[in-house]
Parts: sequence; structure tokens; C-alpha cells
Amino acid sequence: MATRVRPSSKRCAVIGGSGFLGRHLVEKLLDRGYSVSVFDIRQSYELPGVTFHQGDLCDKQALLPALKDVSLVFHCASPAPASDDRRLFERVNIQGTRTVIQACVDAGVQKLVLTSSASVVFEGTDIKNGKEDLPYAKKPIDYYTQTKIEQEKLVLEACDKEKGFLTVAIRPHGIFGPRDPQLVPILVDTARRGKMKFIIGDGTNLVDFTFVENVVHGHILAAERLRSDSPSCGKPYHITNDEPIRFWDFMSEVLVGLGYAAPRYHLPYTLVYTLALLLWLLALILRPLMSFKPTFTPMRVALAGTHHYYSCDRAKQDLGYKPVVSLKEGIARTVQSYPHLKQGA
Ligand SMILES: NC(=O)C1=CN([C@@H]2O[C@H](COP(=O)(O)OP(=O)(O)OC[C@H]3O[C@@H](n4cnc5c(N)ncnc54)[C@H](OP(=O)(O)O)[C@@H]3O)[C@@H](O)[C@H]2O)C=CC1
Ligand SMILES: CC(C)CCC[C@@H](C)[C@H]1CC[C@H]2C3=C(CC[C@]12C)[C@@]1(C)CCC(=O)C[C@@H]1CC3
Repeated sequence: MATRVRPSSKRCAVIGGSGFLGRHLVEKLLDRGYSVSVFDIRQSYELPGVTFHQGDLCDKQALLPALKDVSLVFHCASPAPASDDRRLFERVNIQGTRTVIQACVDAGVQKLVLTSSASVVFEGTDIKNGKEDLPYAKKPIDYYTQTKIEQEKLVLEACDKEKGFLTVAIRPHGIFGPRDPQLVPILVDTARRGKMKFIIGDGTNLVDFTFVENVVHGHILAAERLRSDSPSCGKPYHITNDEPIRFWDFMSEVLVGLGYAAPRYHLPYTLVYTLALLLWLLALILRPLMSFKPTFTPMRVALAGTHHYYSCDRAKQDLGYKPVVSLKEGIARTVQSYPHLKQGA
């Protein structure tokens, strides 16, 4: 009779492990003595202790070898939020996540940790100290958010204590840190094109930004605390720096740290939001003829002009979460890590 090898509890897989968050997660897992199998559509680095499997997560046959003898899987792959390719989001975040769940079950994986997003409850209006019991956005602001909602539901609903398949979702917000391909590069590009002179709204709106190492810490705590008798089974958890900051103060600190001027002049929120909507519509209409990507999308304007900060109380209580790097230290380390994006570089 063939005996089934019990997966080692120190062997895990990171789907999306070549990306920004995924790679930081892989590095921390290695530090903690895990051996890691990375599954990603691209390979961006090599590290001892890591086995790479290149493929599309929508392909179960490609996924299965990466999950062999693995007890714990982190799923942090997604198309970039800046894309507006609805079919891609639906294929990867919804169909692909179904495939990931099925592959985990087939491979005998015991725990699945999903990187969701705090944005699953964001509709473009103020959220102050939002808790996990807020309803999902009824009118998600973009395809990214819409498909992250469906993805989170799928993973949490798949939690099955009887079958020994446990799931949990981490909802980070505004991840930043070294090697981030999004926040700082887009900010600097906008500044270099002379478009970061304006503050949208009165500039007092509070927002969460989360240093990447805190997000990693939250994921590992969630994974290690996940047992059939733990309160976290099938639940989502906000993970932030727990230090809400004015959106425009955060942007200014990063810009000034890199040698650019901070935005100074105010523009009314409703005016900018309406312009962003019109521009988005225009881009949609002109798509068959030409392609242009507006910098100020409705989603970015909404994020820049409203309050959106979340309570981490549930993560503190159930997971023992506490940020390990302060916002000040995180900003300093981030700025230092981008010498090539400095003014004049
Ligand atoms: N960055 C942020 O502020 C926040 C991010 N999140 C979530 O965190 C997770 C990680 O984000 P982040 O690290 O910033 O993103 P990245 O784009 O840096 O990483 C995602 C990785 O997944 C890969 N990928 C995309 N599609 C597939 C596919 N079909 N099969 C296999 N791999 C694929 C990407 O490859 P490629 O680059 O080639 O597409 C990339 O390597 C995502 O789930 C995101 O939704 C949540 C909240 C905030
Ligand atoms: C042009 C400026 C008004 C803004 C430049 C910075 C923005 C690129 C970023 C500020 C907040 C960020 C953010 C995300 C992406 C990058 C920003 C818009 C997410 C949408 C990434 C994916 C998520 O799950 C939620 C994030 C919220 C904050």
C-alpha cells in the first residue's frame, strides 16, 4: 500500500513569490527556517532554500508540483491594480483562486493564507477605523477591488475544519517598502512630470500605509496560529502599521526624502474626481483608436482625498499582531532604498 508522505510543517509555498510582497515573505520564511517553493508567472531572483516553479496559477497541472509535500500555502499573486483589464482580473483573481483552492485540496495542503486587501470594503467614501465586519463594497470602485472581494469570499468559504483544510485572509492596506514597483515609482514619475504640485481636497484625510515587513509579519503569525481550534479559521484580518497618517503628509515625506518638492496648492476633491471620471471614460471610448493611461484615475483620486484607515484590533487579539517597524523607520528605509529615483539621479 502506498503511504502518503505527511507534508513537513516547515515546507511552504508562496504563489506570487516573485512579486514585491511575495519576495519579502519568502526572505522572512527562509530566516525562520522554512524551505520555500515559489510559484509565479515569472522568476525574478534566485535564493538558496527556494525552488522556483514558473507558470500560470490558472493551470492546476502547473501548480501541483509546486505544492508537493507542502503543508502551508501563501497566495499573494494578482494582476497589478493599475491594470483595467477586466477579463484578466476575473481569470486570475476569481477562476485562478478556485484553481489554487482545488490544487491545495488535491495536494493535501493543510493551510491556505490569502493576501486580500482592506480595499474590499472601500467604495470611495470615508472609512474611519474600519473593522472587519464592514460589508464588502456594494459598488466596488474598479475591477481589481471587485475581483479581490470574490477572491476573499472563495478562500474563506473553503475553510473546512472537518476535512483539515484551514484558510485565513490578510487584508493589508497601502503596502510600501524597498522594491515596491508601485507606490514610490508612480509618485516619483508623477513628480518628475510636474504633476505633484496639488493637494486633492483639504489635505487632512487620514490613511493607513503599511511597511512591507509588517505585512509579512501578519501573514506569518496568521499561518502559524491557524489551527482547527483557533478563532482565525475562515476569517479576514486587517494588517496595517496602526499609525494612520494624513495621505498628503505621507506623500510629502517620501517626496521630500527623495529631493522633490511637497505638493502645496489645493484643488477641490469633487472637481478632481469628476475630471478623473471623464478622463477614464474618454480613455475607454478612445481605446480602439489609441491607448493612454491617465495618472489620476478615479480610484487614485478617491484614495488621495478620503479617509481610509482600519482597526487592527482583531489581529492584535487573535494573532498577537503588533507592527514590528514604525512608520517613521519604514519611510526612512524606503527612501534610502531608491537612490535611482532621487531628484537629479
Ligand atoms: N501593493 C499594495 O499596496 C497592496 C497589495 N495587496 C495584495 O498583495 C498581493 C501582492 O501584491 P504586490 O506584491 O504588490 O504585487 P506584485 O505585482 O508585485 O506581485 C504579484 C505577483 O504575482 C504574479 N502573478 C500575476 N498573475 C499571475 C498568474 N496568473 N500566475 C502566477 N503568478 C502571477 C505577478 O507577476 P507579474 O508581475 O508578471 O504580473 C507578480 O510576480 C496581491 O494579492 C495584492 O492584491 C493588498 C493590499 C495592498
Ligand atoms: C498620483 C497620486 C495622486 C498618487 C500616487 C500614489 C499612488 C500610486 C498610491 C497611493 C495609495 C496607493 C494604494 C494602492 C496603489 C498605489 C496607490 C494608489 C492600492 C490600490 C494597491 C492595491 C490595494 O489593494 C489597495 C491599495 C490602496 C493604496
